Amino acid sequence: MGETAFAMTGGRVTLDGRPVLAGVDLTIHEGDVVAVMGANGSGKSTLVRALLGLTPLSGGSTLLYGVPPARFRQWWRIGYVPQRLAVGGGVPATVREVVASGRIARRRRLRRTSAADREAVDRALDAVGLSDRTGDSAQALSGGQQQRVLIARALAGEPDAYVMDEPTAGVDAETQRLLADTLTRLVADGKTVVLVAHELGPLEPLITRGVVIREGRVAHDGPPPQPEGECAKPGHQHVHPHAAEAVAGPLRGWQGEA
Ligand SMILES: Nc1ncnc2c1ncn2[C@@H]1O[C@H](COP(=O)(O)OP(=O)(O)OP(=O)(O)O)[C@@H](O)[C@H]1O
Repeated sequence: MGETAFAMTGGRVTLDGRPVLAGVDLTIHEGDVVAVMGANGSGKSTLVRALLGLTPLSGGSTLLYGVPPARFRQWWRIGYVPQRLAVGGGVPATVREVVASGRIARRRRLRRTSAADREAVDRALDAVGLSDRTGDSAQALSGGQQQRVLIARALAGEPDAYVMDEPTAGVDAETQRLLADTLTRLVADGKTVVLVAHELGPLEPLITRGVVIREGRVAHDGPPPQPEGECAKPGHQHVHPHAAEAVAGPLRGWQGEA
């Protein structure tokens, strides 16, 4: 077993006076490929954000490569893919600029962009199939294309660990396969992957561990739950629950429900 990438002990998060994480113990070792699953609102996004110190804990602790977030300096080791692209303040950043921002944590202070930076950005753009859109405004892209930009930004940083919040939500089958291919290469290189997912789709064969969150607690930590019912059928189209009513029936087994 390798170095410990992330370790949360008794993690609690309270948002708007409501307990969202209610005492989570979760250790992620290097090389783990973990899917975090659970119903809408169970606390998955909050968990991954708190795991990285992006959302402060109201109790317990979290360590990044053995160091508390406030003292952690090796941010280049972590590639975080948030749920949505937020290019602040309406600044019309191009696809290339957003992806290149993934190199910032790797750069030494005030050093100019190096050939290695440019090559890493080129490789990342190529990996997600956006090499022909580099000059376009990221905001003008579709939701699925923006998701590719976020993944490319993480790839560009060449981190040790990828933490992805629903990378497959609302993206088409081709993008899901592309992500699966990319992750296959990263996993073969020994990278650590933690991803939030309602449905694993083509990522399923890569996942070695499933963590199911229910009401802010870990309800299952072990082999990934197997898809059931409709979700197990080839070509099943999952309607992302953000867009519609809460998922029912076939997804039950994925959500840690009794
Ligand atoms: N900034 C916030 N302020 C107040 N409450 C919040 C905030 N962010 C999340 N919550 C609440 O915390 C709970 C857990 O949210 P979270 O986004 O972690 O769930 P999730 O499991 O990722 O859900 P989904 O599957 O819908 O993405 C929800 O009830 C949500 O309303």
